[in-house]
Amino acid sequence: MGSETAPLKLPIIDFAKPNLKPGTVEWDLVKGQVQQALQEYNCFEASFAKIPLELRGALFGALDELFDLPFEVKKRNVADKPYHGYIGQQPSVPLYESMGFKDAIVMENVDAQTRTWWPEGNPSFSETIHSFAKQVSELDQMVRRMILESFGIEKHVDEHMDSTDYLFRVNKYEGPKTGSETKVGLISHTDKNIVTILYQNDVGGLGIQSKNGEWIDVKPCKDSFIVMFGDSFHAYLNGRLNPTYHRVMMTGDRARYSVGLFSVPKVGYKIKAPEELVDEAHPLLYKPFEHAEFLRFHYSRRDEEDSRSSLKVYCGA
Ligand SMILES: O=C(O)CCC(=O)C(=O)O
Ligand SMILES: [Fe+2]
Repeated sequence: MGSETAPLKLPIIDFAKPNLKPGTVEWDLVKGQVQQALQEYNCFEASFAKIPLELRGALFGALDELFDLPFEVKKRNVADKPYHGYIGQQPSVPLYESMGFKDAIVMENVDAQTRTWWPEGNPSFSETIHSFAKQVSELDQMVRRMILESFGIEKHVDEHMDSTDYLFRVNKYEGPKTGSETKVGLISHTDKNIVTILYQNDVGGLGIQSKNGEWIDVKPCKDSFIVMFGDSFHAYLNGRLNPTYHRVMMTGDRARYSVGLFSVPKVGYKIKAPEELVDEAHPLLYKPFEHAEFLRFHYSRRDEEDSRSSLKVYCGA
């Protein structure tokens, strides 16, 4: 008794402060917290109460509506890049089903995707998805700007922001209905993009691996957005920060819904660490690479390969 240590928790950083603008004291304070959290956990929770509760409620309603469509209809979500369209009915992750909205902060794109499922359109659905993605993209931009500032490379902010699009993905994990026995929802991996921001319903399951290998269970919280660091950002920063290794494990009867906003390097853009981050003490870790090609390579690998090794095998210098 008394020897148990409290379970690890992700740091929570408050982004809802008014006046959180570059150059202010508040900004620099949060920037320091972001840097520290990423160095220690490769991940953090952002409290971003700014997104109205009604919109969050509407989001989960919209997901119910979408996932309830027949498989034949959901499958119409096709994309030319791996991981951008419908994923489901996979033997290795039978509980998982997921769909994507390419370039989701542009309303016309969300509407066009919506019409593949509802040819006559579904304005309240598209409006909910677009509005949610757009508001979360503000958080993504703040985080990325803070990170570039922390490494003294703020002069690259515009080019960096202009080099990415936003993929919005919606996910459903069926409850395994196996009592207290846990089943895999999504296999452990690092995301291959820049930054991923996740939001989830009240059914837990997301786990983040800490630096010492311990899994941290992320407790769903209405105001919290989970900010994860991807392989492409790790390469861009020449290894200064590390990607978030994460997974989903499911128990119980209820379905888990989650959504992710992924900042993704644009097709044709070569990810290359800025000169300022390469020197004798920090030799270049990765040759310049194009994200879509890297994704193709990654998804061509066998399931048994460790997701974390793909970047190094693909373009390690
Ligand atoms: O559903 C989640 O919380 C995680 C989803 C995820 O890791 C992904 O889509 O890459
Ligand atoms: Fe992920």
